[in-house]
Amino acid sequence: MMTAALEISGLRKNFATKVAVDGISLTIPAGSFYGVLGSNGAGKTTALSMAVGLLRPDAGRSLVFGHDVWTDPVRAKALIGVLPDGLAMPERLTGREVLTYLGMLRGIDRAQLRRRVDDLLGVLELDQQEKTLVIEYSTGMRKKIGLAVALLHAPRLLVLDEPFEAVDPVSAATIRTILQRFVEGGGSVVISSHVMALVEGLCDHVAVVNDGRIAAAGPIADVRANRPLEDVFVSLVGASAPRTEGLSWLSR
Ligand SMILES: Nc1ncnc2c1ncn2[C@@H]1O[C@H](COP(=O)(O)OP(=O)(O)OP(=O)(O)O)[C@@H](O)[C@H]1O
Repeated sequence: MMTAALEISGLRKNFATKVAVDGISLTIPAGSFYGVLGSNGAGKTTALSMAVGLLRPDAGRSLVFGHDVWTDPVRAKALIGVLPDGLAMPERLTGREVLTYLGMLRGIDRAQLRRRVDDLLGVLELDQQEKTLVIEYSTGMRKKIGLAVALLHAPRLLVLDEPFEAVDPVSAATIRTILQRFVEGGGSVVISSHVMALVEGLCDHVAVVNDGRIAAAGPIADVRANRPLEDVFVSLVGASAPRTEGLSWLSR
């Protein structure tokens, strides 16, 4: 059997009395494009942060192509590219400087690094503001440079927390194409998103997280069972009718 790109089992995390992740297990098959859905506060970011070794779990483990992110972090982390939520960046560098600096830390050969940086800045259209420091970047530009950082070392698995959030439609189309080509080339991708149409159009697998647990997971066709993904999501998370009656003071 092929080794899974990502295998997480029994992940748990409490923040004081709040149970953020309550025993999440998930297998991301190699070569899959996996979407993770969930309401605000469902536990997606916490679970993904633990899965990639950015946040220490209270319990459970995470294997990247069979390598444990906590006991074998060097090998595991060489295989993953991560776009975390609220990415911390060297703020006083330009995009090119950030990529060059991080590429050198990764030990990428100088000539190869220069080519990759040129390619990434060009494709993501960050080369028009070469002199702009990251601290001056817009939210969408920060997302794009974060994605460039995740791609720089040519990983086998991408784990991207809301990669399309705040990104303009043209850049979103570019990112979609990059990710689709990455999967066609044998890579595996995990994204979290709130946009059902995007997950439905891009992903072949989906997991719905609700209240720190997996409510459903598997090939998207199985989870949908001929229903629109949005209907499945709403029924799984048990959404109630919108509560807007208290806002009568907004009406004229
Ligand atoms: N550092 C923290 N300290 C305390 N509570 C936290 C912390 N990080 C997350 N939480 C709580 O854990 C729960 C899960 O949060 P998480 O950010 O993982 O959700 P999410 O599914 O990614 O939400 P969103 O879709 O809004 O980004 C929430 O109740 C949140 O308030």
